[in-house]
Amino acid sequence: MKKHAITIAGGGSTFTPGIILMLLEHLDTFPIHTIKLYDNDKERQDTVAGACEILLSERAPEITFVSTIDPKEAFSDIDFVMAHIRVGKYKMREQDEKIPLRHGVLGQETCGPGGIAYGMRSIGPVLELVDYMETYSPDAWMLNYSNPAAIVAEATRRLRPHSKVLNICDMPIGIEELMASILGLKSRKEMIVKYYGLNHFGWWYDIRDKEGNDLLPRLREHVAKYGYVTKDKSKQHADASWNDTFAKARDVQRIDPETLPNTYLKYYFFPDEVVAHSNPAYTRANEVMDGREKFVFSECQTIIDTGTARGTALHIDEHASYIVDLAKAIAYNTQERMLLIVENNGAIPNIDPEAMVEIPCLVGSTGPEPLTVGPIPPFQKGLMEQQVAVEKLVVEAWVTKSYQALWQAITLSRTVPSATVAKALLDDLIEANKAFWPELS
Ligand SMILES: NC(=O)c1ccc[n+]([C@@H]2O[C@H](COP(=O)([O-])OP(=O)(O)OC[C@H]3O[C@@H](n4cnc5c(N)ncnc54)[C@H](O)[C@@H]3O)[C@@H](O)[C@H]2O)c1
Ligand SMILES: O=P(O)(O)OC[C@H]1O[C@H](O[C@H]2[C@H](O)[C@@H](O)[C@@H](O)O[C@@H]2CO)[C@H](O)[C@@H](O)[C@@H]1O
Ligand SMILES: [Mn+2]
Repeated sequence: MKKHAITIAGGGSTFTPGIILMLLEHLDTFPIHTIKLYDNDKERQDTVAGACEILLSERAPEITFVSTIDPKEAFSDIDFVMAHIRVGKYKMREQDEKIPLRHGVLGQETCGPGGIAYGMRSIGPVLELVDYMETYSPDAWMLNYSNPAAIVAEATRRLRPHSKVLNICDMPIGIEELMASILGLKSRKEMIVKYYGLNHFGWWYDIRDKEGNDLLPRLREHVAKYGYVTKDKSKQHADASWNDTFAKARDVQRIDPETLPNTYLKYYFFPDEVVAHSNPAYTRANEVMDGREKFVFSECQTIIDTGTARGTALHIDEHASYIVDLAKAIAYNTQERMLLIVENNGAIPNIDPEAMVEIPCLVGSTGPEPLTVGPIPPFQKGLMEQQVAVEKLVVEAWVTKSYQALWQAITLSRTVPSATVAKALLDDLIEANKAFWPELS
């Protein structure tokens, strides 16, 4: 079996140690000879890399490990780039969440004005990663899960249409794990799902076991009572705010009881409630900085200080194994069925063929082959078309440096009550994002 070389872009990410541990767990089916970490923040990456180097030397000394901020070294002689950069880091996520709240609008990492601001920051640097990969390893594939994935995917569709970039999100996977637990199944992989939507904005409309038995009625019944909250405490998220989101799916599902919703639809259907329950002085970014970031960086520092990763509390991120499934699908032509963010191209015939939709695809060595969904109902069609326009306007604004297009994008978001609020918000976002956005006129 061919061994692979991988670059993790955004090496200093809080997710890097969990993903490396996950890669080690899957070496028998996806062998690796080299792991490189690449980041543009040396100090941040050094802490994660220092710990990962010790961990690898103890658990898989045969793997060559490289940590670098030099694009040539990072992107040469590799097969896959796993990209999870956060442009502006948590400090800017905090702004994305707090600035809208000052205007009475919800503050969220990927939804609404916060997601739009983050999108404007992410487009350029993600394209830069694509260009590095194509310059130094033209045969490599990029598996991108840098957010906001919807806007990033539209940018790669429009600006790098021939590049080998696959955009993917773990949210449906996380929810499917909860569904499997609700159904008493061992794994989400026992289910065959039909789903359509945009990233963080979609619906399951058919879920069956391998024998073809319909599992949707039981799931609908559960979600109508409890959302995606399951009895199995081990499946609950460590952070209460996530469990609130899983519970809120109960109310989201009431709007279209035939389907099962992606949890983030709550931001579009109940924005007033989300604002009412938000603390403008302490948002999710603060929770993550005080929680996951502190935990990961202090564990990494302990490994560096003690010189060993034995007994570390860093844990494998098994739910990230979808990334290995995707890499294997490309490397070994497995034809695995996966949800990816791809150009619609007629899969949903009654919406824009150039929309980036999240739908099931068969993935093989030439990339994804999207499966036909068919026409979708008016409710979803209306919602998706509006949101697609938002995402396309953001990319248009970035390309043409257009204030007008970005004002339109924010005005069009279902999360924003008026063009007046959108404009005031935009002006504050421009000020906060000076170091990252193109200058708009
Ligand atoms: N699509 C999904 O389902 C999914 C799931 C989880 C996380 N994510 C995304 O993964 C990313 C990482 O999340 P995190 O919470 O670990 O963030 P993080 O801030 O801990 O890590 C991101 C890293 O990216 C680096 N970075 C920023 N700009 C860069 C650039 N231009 N070039 C190279 N490196 C750069 C930062 O220095 C940082 O070390 C985010 O975009 C997050 O939204 C996506
Ligand atoms: O607020 P964060 O940084 O914890 O999470 C934001 C990300 O949330 C999604 O990933 C979730 C996943 O859906 C959930 O099931 C659980 O396991 O945690 C994951 C992350 O902590 C989402 O898909 C990402 O795009 C977001 O960045
Ligand atoms: Mn996601």
